[in-house]
Amino acid sequence: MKVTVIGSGYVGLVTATCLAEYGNDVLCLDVDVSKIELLNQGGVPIYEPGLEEMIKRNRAASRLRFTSNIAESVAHGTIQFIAVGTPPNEDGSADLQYVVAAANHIGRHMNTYKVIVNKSTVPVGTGDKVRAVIAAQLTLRGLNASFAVVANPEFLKEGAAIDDFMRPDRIVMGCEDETASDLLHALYAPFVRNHDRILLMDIRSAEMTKYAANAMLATRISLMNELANLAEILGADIELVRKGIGADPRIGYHFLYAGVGYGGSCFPKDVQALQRTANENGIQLRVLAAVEHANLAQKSVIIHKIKQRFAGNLAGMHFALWGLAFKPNTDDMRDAPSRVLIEYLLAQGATIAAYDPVAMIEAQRVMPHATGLRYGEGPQAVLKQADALVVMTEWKAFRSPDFAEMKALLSQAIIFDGRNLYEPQYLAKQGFEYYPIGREQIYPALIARALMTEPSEQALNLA
Ligand SMILES: NC(=O)c1ccc[n+]([C@@H]2O[C@H](COP(=O)([O-])OP(=O)(O)OC[C@H]3O[C@@H](n4cnc5c(N)ncnc54)[C@H](O)[C@@H]3O)[C@@H](O)[C@H]2O)c1
Ligand SMILES: O=c1ccn([C@@H]2O[C@H](COP(=O)(O)OP(=O)(O)O[C@H]3O[C@H](CO)[C@@H](O)[C@H](O)[C@H]3O)[C@@H](O)[C@H]2O)c(=O)[nH]1
Repeated sequence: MKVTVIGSGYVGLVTATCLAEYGNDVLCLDVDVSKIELLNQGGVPIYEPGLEEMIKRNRAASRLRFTSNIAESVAHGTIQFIAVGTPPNEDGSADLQYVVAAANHIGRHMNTYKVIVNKSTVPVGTGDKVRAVIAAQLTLRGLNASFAVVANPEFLKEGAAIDDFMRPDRIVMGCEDETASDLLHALYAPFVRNHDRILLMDIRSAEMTKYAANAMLATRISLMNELANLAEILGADIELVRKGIGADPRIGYHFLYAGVGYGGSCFPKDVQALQRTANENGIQLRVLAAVEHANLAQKSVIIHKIKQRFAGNLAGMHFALWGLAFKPNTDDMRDAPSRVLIEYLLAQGATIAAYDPVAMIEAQRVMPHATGLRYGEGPQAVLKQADALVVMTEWKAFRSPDFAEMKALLSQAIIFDGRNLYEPQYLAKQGFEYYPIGREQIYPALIARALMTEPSEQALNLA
């Protein structure tokens, strides 16, 4: 099938490439000419595992092309996916200017039947807006070409985007046009074992489903974070509590990890946008307001631990930082909790040596003036002379480090762990002060006790 994808960001590139992988003839448009030039030279503007090889393969087979020519892109696909950004306005509502621009492009250039499929996350009613924009352009041109508008929100997660797209839990399809529905069922057939996974519904329900899903997931995280903070005070362990509640199939194990608050390009903005939609309609979403509030507070939880440990005086101190992006396996720095920490430490007069396996170039781009922040070549390299290590992202490579080497490199054996990567008692036995989230905090006194209870080598030999 001939498909156009408008927008070559995280969603657009993954959508276009995965559709090409199944033999479709895909043309990907972006108004950012530098992105298209890079893609046409074989580069990839984002880091997403597996994407580069897949783009290469499909470009080589001429199933995937990139352009900044709008007329060409509209002429190409009967199906036109819109996958442009919907960033937050100042008041938290979704900025629809890029979606409206894409609709205008289509309306200005289309001459035959088109199915306009909106993949961007958009407020309920945007389908009507897109339809009106295209219809107005056609009227201006005195043209009577027919078209359908479909809401097909995307649920992929960065870092696992290809797998999510190739094997979706469900495909939500808000579609009120039979021809469009038939075309999209055919397009998605290879991605779903059976059509039960395609949930056909009206456009408004589909648009709302996207926000409802992110709101539900963000709520789980904020609740777990608040429970973690309480567990820490009560002497309970949130990791055990997580397992205890996850065993209930009504709750489930996924998405129950306490940490430094949710970040990224979706949850923060979508939780806000849904509240704005509610407010505009005279309703308050009190639970979501609390979810957002709790998340903002959680982003400072490590800062409080650091302040407490060092009696608030951080000027002249030096910190090592593992993990910059908002989560592992991505270079996306949008709303990354690490940024809150970096800003705070630098403002206090501390310096930072940071390492992230893939996000350092992007971090430099989004924080060009962060004096006092430098980047290191590897996880161990940034530890040298640091007063403490702070872990902000749970990359696998951080899970089993050489603690003896770390101890030798750090000037103080102290770890603040925003992702609960290690076992507190094990760290105590390694001689580390350790401050995780919602678990036992290993203060200096506890290290002495842990070392005392550790059977000595001599005792083991005697046995
Ligand atoms: N990133 C995710 O994990 C994810 C997952 C699901 C849904 N979403 C939603 O999908 C949408 C896109 O998100 P993203 O992260 O891919 O955004 P992005 O910022 O990575 O990419 C958007 C791209 O669209 C381009 N663009 C803007 N206006 C255009 C136009 N008129 N014509 C052509 N190109 C245009 C931009 O130059 C940019 O390259 C958002 O609504 C987002 O909420 C994102
Ligand atoms: O148990 C958990 C799970 C996640 N997070 C944090 O939550 C944020 C979002 O993580 P994740 O959902 O894995 O990443 P995204 O790529 O932002 O994906 C979310 O946002 C996308 C854009 O809307 C949706 O398509 C996805 O379904 C939805 O999971 C990150 O900061 C994570 O560290 C936690 O703190 N605890």
